Amino acid sequence: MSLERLTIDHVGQQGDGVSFDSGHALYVPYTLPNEVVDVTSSPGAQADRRGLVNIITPSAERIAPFCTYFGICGGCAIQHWQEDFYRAWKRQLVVDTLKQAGLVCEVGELIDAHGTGRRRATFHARQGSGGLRVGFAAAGRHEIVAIDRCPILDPAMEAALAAANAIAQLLKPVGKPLDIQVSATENGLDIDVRGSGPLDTAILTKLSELADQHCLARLTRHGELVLLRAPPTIRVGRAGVTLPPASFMQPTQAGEETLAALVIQRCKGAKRIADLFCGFGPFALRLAEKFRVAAFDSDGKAIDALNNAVRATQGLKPLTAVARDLFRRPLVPQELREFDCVVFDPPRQGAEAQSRQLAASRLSRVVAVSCNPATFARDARILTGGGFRLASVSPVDQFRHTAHVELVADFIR
Ligand SMILES: C[S@@+](CC[C@H](N)C(=O)[O-])C[C@H]1O[C@@H](n2cnc3c(N)ncnc32)[C@H](O)[C@@H]1O
Repeated sequence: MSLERLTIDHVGQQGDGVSFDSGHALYVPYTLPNEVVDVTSSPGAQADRRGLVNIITPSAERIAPFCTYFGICGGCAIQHWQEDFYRAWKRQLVVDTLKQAGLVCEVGELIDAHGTGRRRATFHARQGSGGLRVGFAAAGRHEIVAIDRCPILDPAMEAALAAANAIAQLLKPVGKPLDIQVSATENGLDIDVRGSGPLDTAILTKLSELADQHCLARLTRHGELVLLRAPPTIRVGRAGVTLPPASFMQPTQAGEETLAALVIQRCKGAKRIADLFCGFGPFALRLAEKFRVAAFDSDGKAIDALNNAVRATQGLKPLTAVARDLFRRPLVPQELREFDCVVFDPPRQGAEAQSRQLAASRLSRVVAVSCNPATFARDARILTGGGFRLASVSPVDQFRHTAHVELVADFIR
């Protein structure tokens, strides 16, 4: 193994240390600014990636990671950096992305939204020469790291790994790689199993027995019901929502509450709000405690769950929820005339087509939520090109220990 000695310049957008010693950027995971490290290149890895072998001069900002799987499991990129430095880096990711896009706006302090931890995780189950492995994808490799605990999960997820392991063991004879998505709800764990292909009645009966033994609220396979013991419900403001299987859910409860509170603050004074990319309604249901709301999302099951929650909740202002593909059929200026404020929270791709319609409308206020600063910046430029001013940006850290950062922003004209 031939070693290279590098000095790390800064931590990059994906959480890896970046060195320019060779005249171009080389990325070394788990390193910090000013560290001198010995690295190696592994066959098959990307040409600009290096593996950390030895830290020759450690940074004074370095701390011991709290998880024994850190560095092996690919779930966390940063546990080895003192919190203040980590927080400053994460906020700067947003500042730099906006600056590169030519957007001028004060960026607020990073708001921590880890709360009690992740209430949803997808475990992967794979069979290999070493037997069955259930866990997360390995850092930088196409392998699964079997884990027996994950400290970033919410305590309500404590039984998740045992249930995922039992499901993987039971489905071992099927011989397929599985993705097992587990969500914590008020009535127990909700699990959706993907990848097994069609199952015969005998296995489905065993799966159903297993769900009962593990006291799951619900077990589905590709969204189809295997066993329902209790409705998998979560509280959203005043409402209770029964989760649609495998629909989007903000990964922490604190994240959902923080994003919703920042959205509601920015909607102050509005009368009729459109919530675009609403999911099962974490913003719409809370907004409807004060405002009239029309909500749209392409996920029909999420819209059904939202409509059911509206019917079962007393005292909300009128809230309509409609399934609609906003990439293909964004709300056009004529439809947008009904609203005095639009909230949008698209998937990672952003909402380019919808942003063009917002820019062409006569709206004076738009509130954007984003999990991807790069696509946010693209959409923000469309809005500012249409005469909006980017008034404020609040970065939110829901995915602590990773390079993912979210934000809430408002646009005014
Ligand atoms: C980041 S999630 C936000 C959901 C919700 N605001 C929340 O906080 O839970 C993005 C949402 O966009 C929806 N979505 C994805 N593609 C879409 C499309 N083409 N048209 C409309 N909605 C879409 C997804 O179903 C998902 O609910």
